[in-house]
Amino acid sequence: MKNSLIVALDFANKQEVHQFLEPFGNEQLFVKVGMELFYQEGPSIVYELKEKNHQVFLDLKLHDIPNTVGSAMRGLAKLGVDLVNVHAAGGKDMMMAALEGLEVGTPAGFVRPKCIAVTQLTSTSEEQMNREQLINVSLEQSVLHYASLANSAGLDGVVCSSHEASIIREQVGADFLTVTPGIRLASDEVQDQKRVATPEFARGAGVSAIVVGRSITRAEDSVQSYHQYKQAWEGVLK
Ligand SMILES: O=C(O)c1cc(=O)[nH]c(=O)n1[C@@H]1O[C@H](COP(=O)(O)O)[C@@H](O)[C@H]1O
Repeated sequence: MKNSLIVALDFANKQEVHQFLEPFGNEQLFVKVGMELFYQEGPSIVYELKEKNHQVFLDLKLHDIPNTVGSAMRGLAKLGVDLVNVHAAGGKDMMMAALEGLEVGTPAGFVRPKCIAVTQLTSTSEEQMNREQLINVSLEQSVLHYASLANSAGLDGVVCSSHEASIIREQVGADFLTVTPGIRLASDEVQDQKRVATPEFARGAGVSAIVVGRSITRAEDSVQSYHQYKQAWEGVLK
């Protein structure tokens, strides 16, 4: 999990996923299945990816009453995914229920999927958070608060931007995972993201894993783009 580059498979269907993965051959990736793909293909896409030995982050961002989230997680634990997430805004009881659901649902002999909480989406700016959510603290304080709440609920870590990762490591703990989307090379389009950072910045901030989507999946040469990101993230000089 630590030091992973997670590729967001934000595709409309399996065929697009196959097309994307084909040029990677037997390379084992850490991939993210989000709402777009899961709502169309369901568990079968997860089984397929796991069969090919890819690690899977099932990013469904659960956010509902504790009972509903707990029951949903009980089912998701049976899919054999490595990582799942919830929205920290759902509250501590909801996060505890999520974790309990995962523990109960994980088949005997299998490892419970890790569970992380989305703090403030990387598409949210401080100004937007203040104005739209009526949260009148700094964005960093809000993210740190959610991270502490997630930690107190027993979760394994959070989704945040790379800009908040080092303070979370300092104040919540170095073992608490920070998974950061909003990753762009300096030459990339920012698109709908607000709190972006380069892979090098993420590495310097001690981020546990970065998530990269369109810059790789929509690149002309996705394999080349993947390796460019990986190299920047791992700090390996050619
Ligand atoms: O939970 C996530 O994965 C997530 C949280 C967040 O705050 N921001 C965020 O961008 N994501 C996901 O990370 C991916 C980022 O994709 P790109 O912006 O294309 O690199 C998308 O699949 C988002 O759904």
